[in-house]
Amino acid sequence: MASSELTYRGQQAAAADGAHGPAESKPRTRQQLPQPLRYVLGEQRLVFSLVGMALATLVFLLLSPSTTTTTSSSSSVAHLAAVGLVSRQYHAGNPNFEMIRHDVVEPILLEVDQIYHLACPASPVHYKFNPVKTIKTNVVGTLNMLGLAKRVGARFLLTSTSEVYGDPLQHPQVETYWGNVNPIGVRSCYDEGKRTAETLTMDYHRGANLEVRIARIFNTYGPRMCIDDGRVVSNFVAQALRKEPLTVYGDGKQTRSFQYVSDLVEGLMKLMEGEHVGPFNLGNPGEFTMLELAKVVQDTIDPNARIEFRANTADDPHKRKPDITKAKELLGWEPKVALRNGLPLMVQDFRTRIFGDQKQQQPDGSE
Ligand SMILES: O=C(O)[C@H]1O[C@H](OP(=O)(O)OP(=O)(O)OC[C@H]2O[C@@H](n3ccc(=O)[nH]c3=O)[C@H](O)[C@@H]2O)[C@H](O)[C@@H](O)[C@@H]1O
Repeated sequence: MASSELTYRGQQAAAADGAHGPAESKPRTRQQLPQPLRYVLGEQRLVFSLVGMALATLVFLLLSPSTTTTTSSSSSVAHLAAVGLVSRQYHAGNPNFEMIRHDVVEPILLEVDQIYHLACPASPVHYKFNPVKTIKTNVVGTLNMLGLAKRVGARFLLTSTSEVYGDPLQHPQVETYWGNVNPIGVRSCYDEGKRTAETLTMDYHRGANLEVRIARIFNTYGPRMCIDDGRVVSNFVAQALRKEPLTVYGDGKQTRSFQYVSDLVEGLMKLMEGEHVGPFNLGNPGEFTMLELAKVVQDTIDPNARIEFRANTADDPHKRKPDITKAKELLGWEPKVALRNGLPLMVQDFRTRIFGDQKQQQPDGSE
């Protein structure tokens, strides 16, 4: 790295100390400054994400005259068009925005103050498609991001998942619950990958004194979600709009808790800016069976939409509902958008993209 232009804070100090081990690492000068001062100095946020609605919304809300946001994506040809879309549509010409194409499985060196590490496919269809790549992204990718955070003294936020609870034997799920996960199943690349990512994050926190934050995200939906994402809300909405039957897997009695994307992003930002490591459940405690969700979609889009039952996938969790007491008390966060209010915003956006209506929406759902 001697000739690279990409230098990092603390590099010289570390070299002078001969410091390589966690206990000797002291690269955190800027993080120790009061937050308002860091903003004045022009704090840099780095958002690593496979492109999706959370990225679009997060970047949209993070961008302000005093912040520079660099986004990057786990490289996937299929998603590059979406990267371009996000940047062109909302941030073209914004000097505070820079996009870098990069796969987090490869190391990278950048000068940043905060890292939002969202990079990983989150839809079961997508994460099961190439499971080895998924677990690599979660393990090697997270190691690379933690290594970067350590070198430059950045605060690191891991977006983990409610899937760390597996098929839970405790309901609702509290952060202290250790979960019921199949280590060799088809979902393990994601479940166990994220569990390992949490372990790595805590080991860097304890061993290298890194400032870390962990969010466990529950099923999230909203505008700008990929139409072919494969998760249940986007499937039902696209199917109802196209007059196709709603595909309910299994008996449809399994439950999920659906969170609107702007609630999630607000939670992530509060977590990043707050003083608590977590893990924190970020989800909407409203719990629905898939048949109840289908009814909400019918009520919102088409009361005549048919339901078609399909075989369920292996290891599908029977129920999920976050206990968000900890996030309420320590972050002052709770979701504001109920499913019946959030769904119409998503429907409007899907209608635009499927049928080509001209009305454009911002990633936060406003027009
Ligand atoms: O809830 C979560 O915390 C997690 O949500 C998803 O996992 P999952 O809820 O299983 O994802 P979906 O594909 O939306 O499935 C939800 C339920 O709907 C069912 N489903 C899915 C698709 C469909 O067309 N029809 C249908 O009935 C599934 O069998 C499952 O029971 C994501 O994998 C995770 O990123 C996220 O953390």
